[in-house]
Amino acid sequence: MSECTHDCSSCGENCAEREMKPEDFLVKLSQGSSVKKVIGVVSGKGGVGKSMVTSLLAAASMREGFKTAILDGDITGPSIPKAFGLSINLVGNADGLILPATTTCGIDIVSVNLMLANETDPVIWRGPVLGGVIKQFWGETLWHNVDYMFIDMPPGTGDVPLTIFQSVPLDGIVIVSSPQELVGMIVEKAVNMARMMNVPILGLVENMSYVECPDCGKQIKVFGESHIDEIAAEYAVPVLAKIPMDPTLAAACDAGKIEYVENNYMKDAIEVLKKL
Ligand SMILES: Nc1ncnc2c1ncn2[C@@H]1O[C@H](COP(=O)(O)OP(=O)(O)OP(=O)(O)O)[C@@H](O)[C@H]1O
Repeated sequence: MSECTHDCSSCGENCAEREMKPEDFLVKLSQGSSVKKVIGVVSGKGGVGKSMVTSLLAAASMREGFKTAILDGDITGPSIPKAFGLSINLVGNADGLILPATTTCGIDIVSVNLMLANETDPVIWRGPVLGGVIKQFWGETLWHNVDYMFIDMPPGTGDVPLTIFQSVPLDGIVIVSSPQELVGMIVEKAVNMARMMNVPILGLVENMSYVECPDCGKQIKVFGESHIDEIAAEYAVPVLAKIPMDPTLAAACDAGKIEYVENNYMKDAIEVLKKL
């Protein structure tokens, strides 16, 4: 290792890590695990429906006959178990590996919310602990023959998303946004982060694009005109879906039945995933 050139007493950098190549950060899967493709679902900020999109992608993948899993990486705001009606505690096997919880339709899920005594307990851990949990979820879980794993990433470009980008061999990311957000530079940050980390961007999903009038079917643009097509063209990435504000989705999430909602919202996204 070459010598550092700065005053280490006032520096937060880890000199050993500076010498490492990107592949040195990757965490290996546990023995007996197999995950063919890993897709991160990211958003520039919270509340745009990233967990909803993760759930819809997973449900669509499962319906296509693929063995599907979700790693809930949104450790401090996990909402995946509730959407799938899971509340049981995760257990380990004799080798100390975490066994994912499985939904009634067969999607394997790990989430901090399946480890807390009460699902309303707050997770008040510091960055390195959060990063450690992500690495365990990836490398110390028995992932059995998974075709597609979707990772619900924490919003933004902070410590935990960075840990996921570095530790997990992502095959691509899907960026979720809302019409309002797309006019800002928040999507640009997510795009730039993925590019800096050399992870392919599979496409953009605009959530809460419009509301469909239940009487005449007209699309009402509650948040104004969409700019997603322009932004997708600017970054040369496809638009995978424009999802309306759909009360049946919100109700299904609240009832823990999101995997049962019949919809075609992720049709194009699944075709992109099949080509990975
Ligand atoms: N298209 C939609 N139609 C109806 N309700 C939606 C839609 N998308 C999301 N919601 C609802 O909006 C709320 C926020 O969505 P979600 O939890 O997916 O956002 P998020 O981006 O993952 O948030 P955070 O980053 O804070 O975890 C949830 O109650 C969800 O059920």
